[in-house]
Amino acid sequence: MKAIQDCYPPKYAHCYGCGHGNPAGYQLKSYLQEGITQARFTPGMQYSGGVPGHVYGGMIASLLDCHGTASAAAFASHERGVAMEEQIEPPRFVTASLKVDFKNPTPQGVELLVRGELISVEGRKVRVALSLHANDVVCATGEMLAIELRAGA
Ligand SMILES: CCCCCCCCCCCCCCCC(=O)SCCNC(=O)CCNC(=O)[C@H](O)C(C)(C)COP(=O)(O)OP(=O)(O)OC[C@H]1O[C@@H](n2cnc3c(N)ncnc32)[C@H](O)[C@@H]1OP(=O)(O)O
Repeated sequence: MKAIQDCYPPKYAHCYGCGHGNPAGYQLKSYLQEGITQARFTPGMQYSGGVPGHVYGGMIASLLDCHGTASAAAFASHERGVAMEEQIEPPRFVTASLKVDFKNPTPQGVELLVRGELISVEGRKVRVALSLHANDVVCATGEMLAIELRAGA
């Protein structure tokens, strides 16, 4: 299955979170399946938080950030009845607002699962519920408001 981010033309592959053309970035890949988006990522040991063995909170927020905007694009496309990979220029979303709740410490050295569920689509505004899991434990939850860029932006 094609990742949501891989549906964009190469000129948009520079994102720090998900751009496959950014060797310094995470190169996150998100997938929409049965109404849920998922991405898996194992942060390097350089993303240590204040407590040894725990992942830095900003890294966690950035995973939710990037997965959230990709999810918004896939959910909006689905609502419009067209798959991401069927579009030459899929809709592009940026984060307007992201709230994160840190529920449990996120362990280092573990593959993390990031999930997204659609809350609502209202014109250019898409709300996505997000969560981050390690070893089946919810470590963080979040809510994003993503806004679709106007044509030509
Ligand atoms: C370049 C990307 C290429 C991507 C291609 C490849 C993509 C592959 C995957 C994705 C990867 C993306 C990247 C990672 C995620 C980032 O990290 S994105 C970077 C961080 N975010 C930003 O820089 C966004 C900065 N903000 C802005 O540019 C502008 O404020 C926005 C968000 C585009 C909105 O501006 P605008 O288009 O002029 O919209 P505006 O008319 O002001 O507002 C529209 C509606 O949203 C509401 N709204 C706007 N902001 C807010 C807010 N903060 N709170 C509540 N409501 C708000 C307004 O009230 C309005 O509501 P209605 O009146 O329609 O009901």
